[in-house]
Amino acid sequence: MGKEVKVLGAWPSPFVMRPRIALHMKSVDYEFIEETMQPKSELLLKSNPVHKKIPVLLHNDKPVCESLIIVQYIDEAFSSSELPSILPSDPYDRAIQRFWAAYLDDKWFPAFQAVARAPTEEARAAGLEPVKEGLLLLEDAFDKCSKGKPFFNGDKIGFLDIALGSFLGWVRVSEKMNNVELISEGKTPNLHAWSQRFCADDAVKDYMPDTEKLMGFAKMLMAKYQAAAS
Ligand SMILES: N[C@@H](CCC(=O)N[C@@H](CS)C(=O)NCC(=O)O)C(=O)O
Repeated sequence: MGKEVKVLGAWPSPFVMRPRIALHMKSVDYEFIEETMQPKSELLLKSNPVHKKIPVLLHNDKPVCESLIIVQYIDEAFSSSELPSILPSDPYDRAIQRFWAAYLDDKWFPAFQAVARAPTEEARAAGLEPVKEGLLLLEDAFDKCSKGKPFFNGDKIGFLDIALGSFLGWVRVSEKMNNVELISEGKTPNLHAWSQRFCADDAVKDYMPDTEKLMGFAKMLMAKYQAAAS
């Protein structure tokens, strides 16, 4: 019999890391189905007909789509007093973490992605400015959310830690490719220390992609963008 929880995804996707970390936190055993994307599988098209994107969580064959919604679903569907909570219990703290997670996906990551599509070095440097500004906002948000504790969520990683942390592999690739420091001890000391704690966390370390491997994938992607633009 198949596993009751499945994740349809692909290793380089930051969005796919999110449900995997959440399931690890909840000690849920699941099957990972690697989506090839070219062409998109029948299972993906059937499970996420609206966006046709990964990740998709299948719980007893019922699909849940959109990574942040999946993480919240996992928190609710696998909740017990022995398991860690992914979202804080305080409604205000919950709202603030959701606010910043929405900012990340709606504003910050699209700006970050645009850098890879910029045609010249100058355009890439200009494109990195809003990315850096966003990280300064998040540096401040860390101060307020963490209340002196190691993670945005306090003593343990939670919703906003997962939302931002899932991008760290790609941040490292961008730092190398563009020869810049995005999260650094000098400019964003809170985020710098937090990122090291996050990557070393038991629920995270197996899913954080290797920088060199991700860099190879990124180069292939950029070559595709360039070919499409010319
Ligand atoms: N908002 C979505 C974004 C997911 C997403 O962009 N997934 C990418 C892979 S990293 C994808 O499936 N892209 C395929 C496509 O755009 O056709 C989420 O949070 O789940």
